[in-house]
Amino acid sequence: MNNRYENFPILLFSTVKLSISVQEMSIKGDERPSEYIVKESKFGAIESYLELGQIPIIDAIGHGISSSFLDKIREAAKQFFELPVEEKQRYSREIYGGREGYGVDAIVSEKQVRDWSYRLILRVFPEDQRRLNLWPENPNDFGEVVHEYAIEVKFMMDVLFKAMAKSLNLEENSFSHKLSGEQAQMIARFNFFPTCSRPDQVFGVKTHTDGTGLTVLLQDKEVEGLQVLVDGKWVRVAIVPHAIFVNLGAQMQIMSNNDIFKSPLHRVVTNPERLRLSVALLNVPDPETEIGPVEKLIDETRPRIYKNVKNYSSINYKCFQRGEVALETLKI
Ligand SMILES: O=C(O)CCC(=O)C(=O)O
Ligand SMILES: [Fe+2]
Repeated sequence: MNNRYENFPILLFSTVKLSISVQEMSIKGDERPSEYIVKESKFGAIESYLELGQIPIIDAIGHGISSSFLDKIREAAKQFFELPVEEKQRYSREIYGGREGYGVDAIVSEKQVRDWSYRLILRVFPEDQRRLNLWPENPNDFGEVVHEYAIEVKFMMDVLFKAMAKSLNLEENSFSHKLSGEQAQMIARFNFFPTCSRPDQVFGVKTHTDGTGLTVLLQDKEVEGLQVLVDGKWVRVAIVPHAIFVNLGAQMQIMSNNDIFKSPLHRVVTNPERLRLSVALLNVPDPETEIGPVEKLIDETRPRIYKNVKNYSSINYKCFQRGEVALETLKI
């Protein structure tokens, strides 16, 4: 990897049909629930500045995961979301509390516009922190597939952390020792987007930056939806078969002292005809670890931009739900 990617924060790493018939959520005629409707957006209207952009592709190492295995992950996710509602409710976030489990996002702010999506959120690492009562038993290989995939993704992330450090002439563990320690978390977020008859008014995921170090995203193979803000314009991320998207999270931006590795604002639009599915694996540093700009990236010409912070991902989540950008709150 080298610095020519610096202005384009999503990287295409290298391998990725869904015909899901389940549809619990639908917008019909005037029954549109108002809490989903985007009334104003400082980030630009839903249909603003749509352009098709090119995503930088890193093919030097490839992700090394077979496309048949990637299909298996999508298939496991699809099978789970296709289960009857009552069965999915067994894993409901509302029953067990906290952020993990199945459901729509909790309302945490009066300003919150709801996302047109269902999520299944599971902590995969550290392994002894798994809440296995929330892990689907159907399909019966779900847990095994997720476990295996998470190991591959962790390996990939560690390669990336090192390569990114080296590309800045830093010691190779400069990012990983903070972002990827033993207590670092890997969160699996399965996103399921039902069809929506008003894609002009409703987002699948509203504008946000990921509160992670890195996010590894397995996209739907057929249905587009992800958009990234590049130089003030929303760019559609086209589907590239067999590829995995790597999204730089805000904690990487903090560590790189802002101007090197930027965490992109991105959003997911809804689709009136087709269901969509994505699987994001999130690298979340240990909440007890203080994250801040790497000392060697601070000097007279590049003063420190961010304060040090612990448990940034929870700050990021609250700001996301209020429609705010959490990184702004850390600026010196
Ligand atoms: O569905 C996608 O393509 C992206 C989802 C996303 O941005 C997220 O889960 O943070
Ligand atoms: Fe995201």
